[in-house]
Amino acid sequence: MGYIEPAPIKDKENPLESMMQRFDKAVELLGITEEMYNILKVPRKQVIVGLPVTLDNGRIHTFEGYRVIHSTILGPGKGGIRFDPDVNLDEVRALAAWMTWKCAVVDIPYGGAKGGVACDPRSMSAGEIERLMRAYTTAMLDVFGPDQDIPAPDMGTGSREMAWLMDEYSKAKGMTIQGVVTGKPLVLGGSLGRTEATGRGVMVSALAAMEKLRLNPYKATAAVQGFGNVGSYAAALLRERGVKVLAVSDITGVYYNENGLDIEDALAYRTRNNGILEGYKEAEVLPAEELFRLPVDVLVPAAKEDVITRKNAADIQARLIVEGANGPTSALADDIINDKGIMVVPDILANAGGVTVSYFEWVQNRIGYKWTLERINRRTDRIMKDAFNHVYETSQKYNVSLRIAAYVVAIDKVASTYKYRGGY
Ligand SMILES: NC(=O)C1=CN([C@@H]2O[C@H](COP(=O)(O)OP(=O)(O)OC[C@H]3O[C@@H](n4cnc5c(N)ncnc54)[C@H](OP(=O)(O)O)[C@@H]3O)[C@@H](O)[C@H]2O)C=CC1
Ligand SMILES: O=C(O)CCC(=O)C(=O)O
Repeated sequence: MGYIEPAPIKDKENPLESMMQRFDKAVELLGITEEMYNILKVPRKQVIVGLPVTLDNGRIHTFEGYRVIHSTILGPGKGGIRFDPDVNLDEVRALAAWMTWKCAVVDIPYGGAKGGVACDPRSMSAGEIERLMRAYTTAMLDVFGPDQDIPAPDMGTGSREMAWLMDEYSKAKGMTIQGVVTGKPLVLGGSLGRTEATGRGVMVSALAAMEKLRLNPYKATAAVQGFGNVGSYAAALLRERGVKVLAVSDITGVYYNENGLDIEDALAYRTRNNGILEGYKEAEVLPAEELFRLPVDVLVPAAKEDVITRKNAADIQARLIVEGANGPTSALADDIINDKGIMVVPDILANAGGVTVSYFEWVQNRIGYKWTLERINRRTDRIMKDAFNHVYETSQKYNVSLRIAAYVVAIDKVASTYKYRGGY
């Protein structure tokens, strides 16, 4: 459509470019005006902070932290905080925009935001991580707020870090404010079901897609990349629904068993073994690049961005990819995957179970009441199924992939909200 120059084809793929390429396609289908295009493209706020933190050896290291609020038109900014060495502003911008589209796809009243700190939590002590999280929270006191911007866990962070954030924020404001953050421990106002919510949503959308492909879960096989929060629950819940999980992976390698892995056993091993699968004896260890070549029906990338690229997309044998991670497929791989007839349930749909239960957590904090796990799971499953069906019907209507259809659903909702509200 030409409002921006198309991103040049490069070997090194970038999540922000990937997001924009899909965004451009959806915008063209919807016939969005140039003014609206620019409103939706540019993040509302981008904050970069220096975070001096005293390390255990007494030295002070200054980390760089980010928070990007892409949009607040549908409600407060919402999105996780990532601790990872690769965090940078472009990545956080892409992740924040994906949050806007994701919340719109599942129809929850939030805008999109994301935060991150470039650090390696694997090599930091708990005390160093706590000091870093508290410094980050202090730097973001004017950004965060239960009606402004509500963080949550992402890669490298979990309920422990969210507890520190809530504590630091509450102390600064002089009162306990549970609704400033989600993904908290239960005792601090966390919600039942949040820990497993993203993996559960992956399972629900995988089963919905398998039904469309006439793939019987009890005869299907899967491989999962990443055995952290999203990957481990996705693997366990798929297994529970009959899918044989042949491989899972973490940073230490791919663990493969042609007869299917016992996921509970692998999880117990990981817990005993400092959080990693290294040394797990019930599986053969394969090199990392083998994961996407395995002869399985379903692939679940649940680690990080740009792991399926135009360099390895042609080797994929699966019929279905369900994106637990944000941005695991680069835009340059889309055509290869579509030409092979592989169905992809895109990130902004497949991994939306996490933010959905975060929304339930925030609602419970505001009304001061706790819902049962049964109610939370039932509501999450219904939201995920409705969102899948809406995106599927949109893909049929426009004759596009589920990914482009998900962007169409999201952008249409956000753009029409702008039109009704009138003020920009
Ligand atoms: N947590 C959530 O609720 C949500 C997360 N997501 C997305 O899901 C993805 C994973 O997040 P989450 O599970 O929370 O993160 P975690 O930090 O809990 O887990 C990440 C997992 O990925 C593994 N990993 C990292 N790099 C690689 C690699 N190069 N190859 C193979 N495995 C790798 C890690 O291995 P190791 O443990 O060895 O480091 C770990 O098992 C991210 O894209 C995140 O944005 C999306 C929606 C919600
Ligand atoms: O739970 C949330 O609020 C956001 C989770 C997240 O960061 C994501 O969906 O990518």
